[in-house]
Amino acid sequence: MSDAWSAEEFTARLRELRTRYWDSHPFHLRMHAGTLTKDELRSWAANRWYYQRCIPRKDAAILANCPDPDVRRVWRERIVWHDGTKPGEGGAENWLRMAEALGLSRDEVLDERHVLPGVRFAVDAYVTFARTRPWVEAVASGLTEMFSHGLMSRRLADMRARYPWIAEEGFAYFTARLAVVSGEGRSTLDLVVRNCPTRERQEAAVAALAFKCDVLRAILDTVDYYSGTRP
Ligand SMILES: O=C(O)c1cc(C(=O)O)c2c(n1)C(=O)C(=O)c1cc(C(=O)O)[nH]c1-2
Repeated sequence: MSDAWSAEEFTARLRELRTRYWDSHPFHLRMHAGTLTKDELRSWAANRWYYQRCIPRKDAAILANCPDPDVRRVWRERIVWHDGTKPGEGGAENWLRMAEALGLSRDEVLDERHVLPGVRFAVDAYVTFARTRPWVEAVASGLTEMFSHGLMSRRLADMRARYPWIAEEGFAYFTARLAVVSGEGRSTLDLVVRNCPTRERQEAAVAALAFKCDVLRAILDTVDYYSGTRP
């Protein structure tokens, strides 16, 4: 007899991790309140650039480890979303435009001079996780997208209202991303539920999502700790 959780129970265990998500991080709360300085916003954008830059590599690792062409066909779209189909397009490009709207030069973002060691450590751990763990665990780690829609729409509204000096072009990344996560991770969740038929795999998926929440928090802990000192 299988001791696997039902799909409902499994889903509930994954959703329970919402409390560990970075939406409640003090740095995000200050961002919403409008109390971050320009330097703090610039440091956030320059450091998160490293996360944005590494996401397609994380997704490529999932493709490399996944033997199922149906999954790969869907998953590869994520890489295209971030990289675009030619230079000057895609999520990464929009992130750079946001950094410029915050007053950073493209060069200083691209050369990673502002990326803090703790941020690099956390993001690299996420990529390594995707390279070394079974593909379904790596997919499960991306289920933070179940939690990201509310945070991103709140961020967009609060940044427009509280930092009126940021030009509207700076928000293209978030307006585009909100459309992608409007389903709140439903299809990714279905994929994880379908591919975790045993309790062991289900528990590994829950652990993967917890790990990812910690990666995100570690990024913001580091940015928060050095607040105001760089760039
Ligand atoms: O702005 C945010 O709060 C936020 C959160 C997350 C997330 O929860 O992992 C992602 C993003 N943004 C994002 O823009 C993005 O492209 C993204 C990809 C992934 C992932 O794990 O594959 N998470 C996120």
